[in-house]
Amino acid sequence: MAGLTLSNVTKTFGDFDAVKDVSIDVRDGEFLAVLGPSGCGKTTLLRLVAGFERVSDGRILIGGETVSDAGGSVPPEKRRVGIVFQNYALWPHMTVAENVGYSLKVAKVDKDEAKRKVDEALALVDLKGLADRRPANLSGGQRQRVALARCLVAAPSLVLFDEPLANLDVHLRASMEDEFAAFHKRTGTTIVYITHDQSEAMALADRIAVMDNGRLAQLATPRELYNEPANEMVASFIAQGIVLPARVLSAEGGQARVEVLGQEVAVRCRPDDGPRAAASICVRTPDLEIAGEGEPGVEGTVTRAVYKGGALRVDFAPAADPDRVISFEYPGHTGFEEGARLRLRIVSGWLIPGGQQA
Ligand SMILES: Nc1ncnc2c1ncn2[C@@H]1O[C@H](COP(=O)(O)OP(=O)(O)OP(=O)(O)O)[C@@H](O)[C@H]1O
Repeated sequence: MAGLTLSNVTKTFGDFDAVKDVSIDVRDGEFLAVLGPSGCGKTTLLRLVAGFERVSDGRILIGGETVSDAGGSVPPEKRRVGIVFQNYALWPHMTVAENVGYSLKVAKVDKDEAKRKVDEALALVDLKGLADRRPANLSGGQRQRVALARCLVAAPSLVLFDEPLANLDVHLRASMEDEFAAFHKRTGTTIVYITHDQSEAMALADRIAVMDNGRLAQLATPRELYNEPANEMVASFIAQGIVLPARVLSAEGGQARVEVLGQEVAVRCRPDDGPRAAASICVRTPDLEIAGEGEPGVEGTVTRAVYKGGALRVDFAPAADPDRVISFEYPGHTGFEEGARLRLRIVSGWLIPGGQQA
């Protein structure tokens, strides 16, 4: 296995930067998810690593060796990068074993050795009993495992996953997620996993690279992304964080006092963050409480309450700024009528770092 380094990588199409100045170090054996909304540059990044595109600027290294820079590019077949695509791309007329062993046949690997490698790869993805089946007679999850075995048989130095679960139903996704996690644990393969599904990224990855308009918005562990988003994009994108404007009254040692919607609130912050007039905080459902009689809170009106199974999704318009609707989950299934007045208490939150990049 090998690590992967992207150093100030830019990819320009015409005058449009699809990937802009991205630097990421993926450790040997690490599981990195690349996450972001549609069009943020995820696929372009994967194509650059695989060698289907050349960088316009910057450098890509695999296992410490440069495979792409402005001066040249190592072709895809020489990079030892395995790819598992969303649509499996299996050959329908071949059996599972033939699909998995195809690259070995092309490379004229000795028959017995090829068989041994195919068996090994099938065992790794738990498909040993299905070697003679054709893809049409497999479930979606089994096809995805064949695709994984086919990429493993070539002993890749790293494996790229391109939205591999996008075509599967919700239940199968969950069980494939578990399988990918178990596979990574067992093999220690370096994985770069492209997805727009944040729960998938959170469940699987050691670290997540969040992309925004071609740029790296933040590179961090799932917990850090959730608890300490580096900017407003990450704050609102991850778990639908609520971003509210705030004035920082004081900040010291990771704790700040801010004024938000007329309320004074204690929030967490970076140890080096300081007072400033124009700031914003990120709050999530656990940071909110309904204020009791006589308690301070943000006055406002419920504009919508939708039952979501086990919880209500409540939209709340603060009286001080009615256009800034705050949506939160409230456990239970009654208690809020449209038009009801209530006071919302912000009990904690995160001060989004001012003007700093991830
Ligand atoms: N060959 C190309 N020529 C011109 N523009 C391109 C090309 N490939 C990608 N782009 C543009 O670069 C941007 C990033 O595209 P990319 O496919 O990498 O996004 P993505 O994050 O993978 O999106 P999705 O999740 O929808 O697949 C888009 O605006 C896209 O239109």
